[in-house]
Amino acid sequence: MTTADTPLAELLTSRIRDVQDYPKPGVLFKDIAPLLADAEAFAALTRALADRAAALGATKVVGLEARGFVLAAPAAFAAGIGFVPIRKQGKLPGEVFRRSYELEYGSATLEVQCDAFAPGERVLVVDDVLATGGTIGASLDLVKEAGAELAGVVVLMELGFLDGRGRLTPHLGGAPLETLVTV
Ligand SMILES: O=P(O)(O)OC[C@H]1O[C@H](OP(=O)(O)OP(=O)(O)O)[C@H](O)[C@@H]1O
Ligand SMILES: Nc1ncnc2[nH]cnc12
Repeated sequence: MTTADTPLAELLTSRIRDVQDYPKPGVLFKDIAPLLADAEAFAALTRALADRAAALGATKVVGLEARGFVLAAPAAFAAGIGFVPIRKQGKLPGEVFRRSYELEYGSATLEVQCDAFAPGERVLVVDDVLATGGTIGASLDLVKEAGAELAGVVVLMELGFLDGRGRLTPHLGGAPLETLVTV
């Protein structure tokens, strides 16, 4: 079942494509390429993310490589604040904080630059999919380690049956987790 109880959720849901058995047998992959290719849907998503950044008083939007970058960077621009990347291992120069984690179809390591945030910064973390919660959980730990305050997390799509939300609770420290579409 998909929750599409608002015009925005309905629009976004209609532009996400299901791909069975990708990248591994048994995984139902949620492909956001059609949404990104649709100017109306992409603009509506960007506005929704930027509105949340403003409402939460964020001073930076953090995007998670790779699909999270595509959503977070325009949202930061639209909100008039800066963007910070959390990247897969070995892509960022200088001193980094590092966390390894499991995701729905593998494992990975994420990094953030140690000097990514000035003192007192409030961060909105943005990604496309919340599946097991491994990626966002590791990212929230990195944000905290780098000294920023978590204003909130917004995810385009939550795969509710994997209970990533439950796994994220200890990483959120009371900050809100919002998802625009739940599957
Ligand atoms: O909740 P989880 O189980 O951690 O899964 C969610 C993550 O999986 C995907 O990233 P992935 O690293 O596969 O690919 P990408 O580089 O295409 O964003 C997706 O973009 C999320 O970041
Ligand atoms: N089922 C899925 N579809 C798209 N991205 C994902 N990331 C983790 N699980 C995913």
